[in-house]
Parts: sequence; structure tokens; C-alpha cells
Amino acid sequence: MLAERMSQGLPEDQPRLLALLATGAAQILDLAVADHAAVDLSVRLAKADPDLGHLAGLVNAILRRLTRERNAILAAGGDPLDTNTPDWLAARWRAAYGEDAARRIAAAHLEGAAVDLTIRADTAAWAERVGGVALGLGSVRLTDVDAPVVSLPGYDEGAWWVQDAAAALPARLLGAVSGETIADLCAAPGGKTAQLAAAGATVVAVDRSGARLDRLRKNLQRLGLSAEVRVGDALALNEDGAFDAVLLDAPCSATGTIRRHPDVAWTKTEADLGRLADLQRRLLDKAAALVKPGGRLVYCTCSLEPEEGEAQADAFLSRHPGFERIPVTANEVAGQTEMVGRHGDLRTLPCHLPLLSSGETVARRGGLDGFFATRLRRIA
Ligand SMILES: C[S@@+](CC[C@H](N)C(=O)[O-])C[C@H]1O[C@@H](n2cnc3c(N)ncnc32)[C@H](O)[C@@H]1O
Repeated sequence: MLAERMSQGLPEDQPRLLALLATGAAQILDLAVADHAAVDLSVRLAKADPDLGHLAGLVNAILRRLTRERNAILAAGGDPLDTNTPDWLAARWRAAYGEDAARRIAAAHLEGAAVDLTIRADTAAWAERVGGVALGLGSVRLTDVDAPVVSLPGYDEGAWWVQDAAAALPARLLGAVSGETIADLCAAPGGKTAQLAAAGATVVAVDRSGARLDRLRKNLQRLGLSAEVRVGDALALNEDGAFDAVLLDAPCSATGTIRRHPDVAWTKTEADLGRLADLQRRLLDKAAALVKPGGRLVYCTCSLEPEEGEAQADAFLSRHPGFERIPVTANEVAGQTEMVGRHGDLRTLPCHLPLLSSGETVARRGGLDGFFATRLRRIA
């Protein structure tokens, strides 16, 4: 779009010029910045840069042209799968989910994310108190996405915590956990640890990041919950068969969270996937060893990439004949069977759960984080 408006195209040897023009264009086309302020800022930045000073007039001309042509540019739009998605991700989502779903995923990324709460008890009553819609999935979606959550009723007393509705599903797949001892591997900042502790489990929360575990401790403290918190590499755990259940929320490409972290689409590369899939495989094998016979293992990632989800689960079952899948039922996803994938694994997409309402109350945003989860049982 910028290149089309420059007679000689974008100069390839001026990356800072491109960054400056792209920033100015985003302010003019997408953000609520006054035109004159956007143009003026970019021109001043160009003048202040010894390599770009002589191009300040060009910056001024191009950005002013954008302000004049804004309506035509926005009307021309284009499908976000073509205009707002790296080619390699668009190709993967087409292959994994089909053309239509890939387009809906890319469109959902432009909508932004809702704010969902996981409620400790009495979801319907809290939905009313905080001004939200009770999703059948067990979470409450706030109707006002801009509400400062710390000032909502129930924050100080720890009645709920912020957690995307999809992110809350994997821990629920463990079912009744009261009285069980559960290893939460890769636990920080602790949304799933809180769910398990609130449901009455004794939780061993392991993460290799001390800083993220500090957040987990603070979160649990506000909620009046406790867990045994361990800083360290989950791969080094040496307690084979000690746990009734293991939850492994493995590190991943996080392409399921692009609605809230748009940078993920542009900073991750295909090479990251191979490295992460290898770590996930090793963590899964460790998790399997920790589960006692008859116990359950839930593996999940906030990724849209099959290598980090479906393929990882299939490969695990080939390596571990002593485990079987326990398929997710329609009831567990409030009848939204589009969230149950091949073989009964959980597969949520950002385009699932479009706008919702309950009576008079309408949530301003639909959608979910993209999550994968498989539930396994150790049979031998
Ligand atoms: C997806 S996040 C976990 C989110 C968390 N389960 C929650 O619900 O709030 C992944 C976590 O894995 C941790 N991690 C990565 N590799 C690890 C390893 N080898 N052992 C333990 N933790 C690890 C990271 O520090 C990060 O906190």
C-alpha cells in the first residue's frame, strides 16, 4: 500500500524509513491519532535521523496522501488472511482447518479478545454482579472490555480471576480432582494451578521461571489458595508414578493467542515450531512417567499448529501403548461440538463462540483463544 504510493517503490536499503512510514500509516489508518499529529511526528522523526533527514519531504508527502485517500484505502480493505497474516501461517491454517475457517480465524484476530473470568463458585450470580455473560463453558465474559478488573466486585476477596474461557477448559478436563495430588507442569503464572487448587486438589506447581512463579504466588495469595511451588526444569523431576494426574501446559508458539498478542504472528517462525515440538515431546514423556497407573494426563498448548497439538498427541500414543485417550464429550464443551476435534481432542479456534448474549446483556466481543488439549489415561 505504501509502495504503491511511491513512484520508485519502497527503497530496500532504508528499513528505518519503512518503519517510520508504517508507524505513521498505522496511526492514520487504524488508530485514533489526529492526522496532523501523525504526519508531524513522522516528519520530525525523519528530520532527527541523520540518514533520513533528506527524506522528510517524502515522508510528509506520502503520509498526507494517506490522509486524503484514507476512505478509499479502508474500503478496499481485503481479506485479513491475505492482508494481515504471514504467508506461512495462512498456508498452515488453510491446510489444517480449510479455507473458510482459516479466513474466519484471520478475521477474528482483528476483533481483539474479550475479557473472561474463571469464577470459583456460583457463576450465574457472579456474572450478574460483575456485569457479564455466563458462558456455558463455565467462564463469565465481561460485557465491558475496558473495565478495570481490579475495581470489579469480588477482585479483592478472590472470587474470580482473569482467564480466557478456552484456557480454562484443559484443567476442567481432569474432572473431579478433590483430594488428588496433581502435578501442574509449566504452571506459571498459575491460572490452571488456581483452578485445580480451588477444586480441592493438592497441587505441585512446577515452572523453570522464578519471575513467573512470583506472579503465580501473588495470584494464589489474592485468591486464598495454596500449592507447593517449585522452581525448576520439569524434565528433571524424579517422582515416577507419584501423581493421580498431571497437567502439562507446554511452552508453544502461542499462535492461538494472536488476538491479544498480534506480534506473535510476526515474530515466530516455522523454525520455532520444530524446536518447540521437540521440547513438548520430551515434556510429554516426562509427564507420562509421573502419572500413577490409572491416573490421567492432560496435555495442552495455546497453539493453532497441529505439530504442537493433534500430531503431538498421536505420536505420544504411538510411543506409549500404556496410555489411551479419554475423548472430550459434547457436555464438557456446552454442546459446542465444533470444539471437539478428530479423536475427541479439544480444539478451540479464535473464531469459535461468536458474539453472545444472555437476556438483555450482550458481550461486546466473541471468540476464544486457540487451544488444543488431549486427555489421556494410564492403563498400564
Ligand atoms: C504456556 S505457559 C504456562 C501457563 C500456565 N500453565 C497458566 O495456566 O497460567 C508455559 C510455561 O512453561 C514454562 N517452561 C518452559 N519450559 C519449561 C521446563 N522445561 N520446565 C518447567 N517449566 C517450563 C515457562 O516458564 C512458562 O511459564
